[in-house]
Amino acid sequence: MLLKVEQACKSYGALQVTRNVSFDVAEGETLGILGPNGAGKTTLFNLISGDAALDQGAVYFNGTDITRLKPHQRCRTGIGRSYQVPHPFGNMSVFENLVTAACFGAQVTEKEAWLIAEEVLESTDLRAYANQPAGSLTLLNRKRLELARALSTRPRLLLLDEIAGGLTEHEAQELVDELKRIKAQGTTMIWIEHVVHALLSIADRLLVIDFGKKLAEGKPQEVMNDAEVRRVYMGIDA
Ligand SMILES: Nc1ncnc2c1ncn2[C@@H]1O[C@H](COP(=O)(O)OP(=O)(O)OP(=O)(O)O)[C@@H](O)[C@H]1O
Repeated sequence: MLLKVEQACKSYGALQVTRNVSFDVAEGETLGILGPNGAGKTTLFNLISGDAALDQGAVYFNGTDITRLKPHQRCRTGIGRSYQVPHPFGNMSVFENLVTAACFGAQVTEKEAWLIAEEVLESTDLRAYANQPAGSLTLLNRKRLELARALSTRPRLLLLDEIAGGLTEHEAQELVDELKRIKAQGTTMIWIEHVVHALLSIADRLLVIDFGKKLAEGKPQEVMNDAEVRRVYMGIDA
């Protein structure tokens, strides 16, 4: 297994946001995460990327216990992530954002970082915007840049947090096509997404979180047909 989350627990004050959540992700797999607003999905990402510390439990990446590593150390072991609200360096150009991500995340020389940035500009369709300030991009391009910054760190595991939210149907489809290409290159992905049909078009497996607990996990169609998932997530009584 590339990623192993074991009995993860996290509270903020009296609020138990993550309750004994365990799951694995195999190399090359795409895991989709679903759940109502506030269920604790982003918190789960924070526990994997190191943006938040676990109260109890452990996270293993490629067989190594990374529970106590800082976010930049986890990034350098191969965990890249995007954030629900994109926060690029707004005054820097798109290209400079990618070079920075490659230098610090992939720990390569500046020359190599330029090559990575060039390659990622191409694969994410951002070439035309390379010299624009990141802060001036449209929503779709900001989402693309969020993905591009994560890709520039050369991740083995890519964590995507609601990257299709707010996009038009056509834009979401473009993003899915892009993710399919990334998947085909062998990158392992975990994608939190409310745009269910986009998620279903690429996920190998689904995990549903409700009130910080694992509600269901398994093959996408089986999970979507689960009576409890339909009741909690879609408000449909079986
Ligand atoms: N740093 C924090 N301090 C206090 N409470 C927090 C913190 N981070 C998250 N929470 C709370 O934890 C709960 C879960 O939040 P989280 O962002 O993980 O949910 P989510 O499933 O990603 O939601 P959404 O689908 O709306 O993005 C929410 O009630 C949130 O207010």
